[in-house]
Amino acid sequence: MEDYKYLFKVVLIGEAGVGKTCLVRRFTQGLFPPGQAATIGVDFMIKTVEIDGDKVKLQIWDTAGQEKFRSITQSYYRAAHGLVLVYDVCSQNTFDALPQWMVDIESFANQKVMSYLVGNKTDRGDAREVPTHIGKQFADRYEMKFLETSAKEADNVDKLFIDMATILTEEIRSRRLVPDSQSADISKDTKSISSCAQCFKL
Ligand SMILES: Nc1nc2c(ncn2[C@@H]2O[C@H](COP(=O)(O)OP(=O)(O)OP(=O)(O)O)[C@@H](O)[C@H]2O)c(=O)[nH]1
Repeated sequence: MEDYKYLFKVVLIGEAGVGKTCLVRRFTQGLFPPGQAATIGVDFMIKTVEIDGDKVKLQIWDTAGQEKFRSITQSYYRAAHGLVLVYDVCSQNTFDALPQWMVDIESFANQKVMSYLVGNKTDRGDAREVPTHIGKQFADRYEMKFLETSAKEADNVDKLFIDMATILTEEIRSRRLVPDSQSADISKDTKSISSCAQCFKL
């Protein structure tokens, strides 16, 4: 028997070069890879964390930002419990592309997906092009959680993924209290993406 109580699928999306792979590697491996190459298609990594005494396994899917992979990567949105939309705070272009990413999320992701907007590369202070309050405004408009990070300096990276795991775990736990037929399913320990997906009516 695998040693975890819940498993959540988290998918990172956003323009090429914003730092999606570096965020995932910082969180799962505790390093900032020198000369990180562009992702081809989709990659995934796993990390188990403890949330209020329960082991929670995060299966983190890192998608390629390049346009040519878009149709492959979009097919991963549907089963995501959490989506992390990343832009580079030092690149206005990556921020200006966000509305198109929101159209894709609305088209391909589950309506109930929990989503985070993340402005990465805060360590490059002098090169910043997108002020924090502008990022936050965008996130508020779309009812997303918001965080600025630095994969390089390990700033807010653990917080991002732990917050997601915490919110998703609370979501499942609170639905256990719902006295209907679905709560019976949810009260069983969730051991796989498919059973977890049922909890979210995917
Ligand atoms: N200064 C700084 N550079 C970063 C940070 N995160 C990533 N980078 C750099 O940004 C570049 C792109 O990083 P990746 O993680 O490959 O970006 P990506 O979003 O996964 O790119 P695709 O795979 O093409 O979609 C690399 O040169 C990284 O070293 C950060 O927090 N700070």
